[in-house]
Amino acid sequence: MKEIYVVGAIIKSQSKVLCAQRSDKMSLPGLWEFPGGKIEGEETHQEALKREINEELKMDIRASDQLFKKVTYDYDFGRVHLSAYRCELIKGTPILTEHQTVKWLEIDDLDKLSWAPADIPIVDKLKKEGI
Ligand SMILES: Nc1nc2c([nH]c(=O)n2[C@H]2C[C@H](O)[C@@H](COP(=O)(O)OP(=O)(O)OP(=O)(O)O)O2)c(=O)[nH]1
Repeated sequence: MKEIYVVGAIIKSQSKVLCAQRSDKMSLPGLWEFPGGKIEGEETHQEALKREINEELKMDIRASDQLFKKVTYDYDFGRVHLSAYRCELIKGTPILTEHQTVKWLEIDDLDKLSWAPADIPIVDKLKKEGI
């Protein structure tokens, strides 16, 4: 099975979290995720988060050094190892380059979205612990 290493950014602003909907051109079309993507080369998780959020949403963030949660999920296209980190917004408002939509949601509203399966344990932990 193909092993795919991915980072996801839990970007907080005020009491809300940024949620992103995958587009029809991506794998898992229409499902919601924490923005981020595949780790490249030797970069750290924090470097990968900063790069991906800059590329995808043109925003500047700082990722925590502390892992929030790691989830491994077997999709038909491979095994995704998703590491999620809390991130602080430094600058910018999201400019969509890949996603279909983004939304800032309160934790209590996260359940209203259809999340990618790998994200569900992360959403559950956020609901329990807050952001
Ligand atoms: N960025 C991100 N990806 C996630 C999350 N949950 C989840 O299952 N994934 C999956 C979707 C993708 O298969 C992979 C992330 O890869 P990516 O976003 O860089 O790549 P992609 O699928 O757009 O690229 P491609 O392989 O379709 O060309 O991890 C999540 O919360 N954030």
